[in-house]
Amino acid sequence: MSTVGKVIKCKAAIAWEAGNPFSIEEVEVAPPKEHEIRVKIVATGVCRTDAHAVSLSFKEGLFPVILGHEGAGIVESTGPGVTTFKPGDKVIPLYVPQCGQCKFCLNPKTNLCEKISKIKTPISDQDLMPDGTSRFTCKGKQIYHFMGTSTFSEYTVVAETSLVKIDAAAPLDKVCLMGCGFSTGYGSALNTAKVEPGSTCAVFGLGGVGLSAVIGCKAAGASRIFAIDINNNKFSLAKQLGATDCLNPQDFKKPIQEVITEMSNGGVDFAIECVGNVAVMKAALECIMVGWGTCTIVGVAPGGQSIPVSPMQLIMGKKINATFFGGWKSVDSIPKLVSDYMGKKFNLDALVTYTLPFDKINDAFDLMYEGKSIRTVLVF
Ligand SMILES: NC(=O)c1ccc[n+]([C@@H]2O[C@H](COP(=O)([O-])OP(=O)(O)OC[C@H]3O[C@@H](n4cnc5c(N)ncnc54)[C@H](O)[C@@H]3O)[C@@H](O)[C@H]2O)c1
Ligand SMILES: [Zn+2]
Ligand SMILES: [Zn+2]
Repeated sequence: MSTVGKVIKCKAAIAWEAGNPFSIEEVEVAPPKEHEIRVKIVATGVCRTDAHAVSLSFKEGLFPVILGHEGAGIVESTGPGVTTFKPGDKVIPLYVPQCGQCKFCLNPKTNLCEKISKIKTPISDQDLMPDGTSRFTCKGKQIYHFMGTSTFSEYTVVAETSLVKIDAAAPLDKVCLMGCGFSTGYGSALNTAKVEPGSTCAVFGLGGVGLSAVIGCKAAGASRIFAIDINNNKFSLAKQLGATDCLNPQDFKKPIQEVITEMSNGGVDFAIECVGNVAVMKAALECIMVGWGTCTIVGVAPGGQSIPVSPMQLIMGKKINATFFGGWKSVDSIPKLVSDYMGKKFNLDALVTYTLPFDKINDAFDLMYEGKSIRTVLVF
């Protein structure tokens, strides 16, 4: 029986409030409106940003909400006016949309898009659908969307500009990581830091994002890659993916930036922070070479915190920049990254340390909090 045009009842993980586990609930997912698409999510990764959204220290989220922004699925139905997608297409929802028409999309210097940059405080454009309403209800309550994607639901509705079609042969339980972690880390090295062949790099934080940055540094031809984490369990995979020196700051009396500066004869060419800790961001800036070193910020720090930057470091030629989704223009780039994966250009599979049924979502978060996983992929 066709579900087109009807409300679908399905399973979703709802965060009713910050600081509590998710509850698996039956939700109603309304049909897509104009220029919207309803997608059956097949697999979704769990990213630290989802944890931030329910963390008491970030305090930015709206509740109740369906989180999730690293998913892959299949188009179930399309709303009026949609011409670029059809039922059955394999797709990845995009939290960085690409409308193709705004001043950001038309400028090659940025991957922002006006569809997210207009923040209607306190509700951003991506907490609800573009018409200001939600497609999700549960127990008679309206549920917020998240980042325009809400992949912690068996069915979700996304705007046409927040979706991209990918190779029909792609394994969705792997390429879902293109929706965030892999693309962000890999692109932070290639597009934002612009790592050069023969260079020395330091990647701080070896989660899904940081290890993808290691893959990116290696792909760019870096000859030495320092990989830094306070969890030694992350080092074997980091080495497998290209790290040459794995360092745990807790093993040294000196601050880690001094250790790296000494080991690299004055500083690294590129440092990439993938933790989300302002003290680590400071260390990343301090361990780069004066004259030309670049420090790239990827981690998201709790609201209200800032990085202490001495202007003299910048005067002496150090550069600092940051990445959003690895700098990729999403619609243009994700299908190409999926093709590169299919062509075995990089080892994305190694990042998926657990694959669990969707109902185990709280276990997936625990594995992340306990530092036991790189990425857990949940499958419906
Ligand atoms: N800029 C973006 O577009 C973007 C996109 C995705 C994720 N993020 C952010 O990137 C960060 C990393 O995400 P993730 O999913 O890989 O997280 P994760 O939790 O899986 O990995 C973080 C790693 O940092 C390590 N770590 C913690 N404290 C450390 C310290 N003091 N020194 C060195 N290492 C330390 C942890 O042991 C862990 O291995 C998060 O802040 C996330 O919100 C940003
Ligand atoms: Zn993410
Ligand atoms: Zn745009």
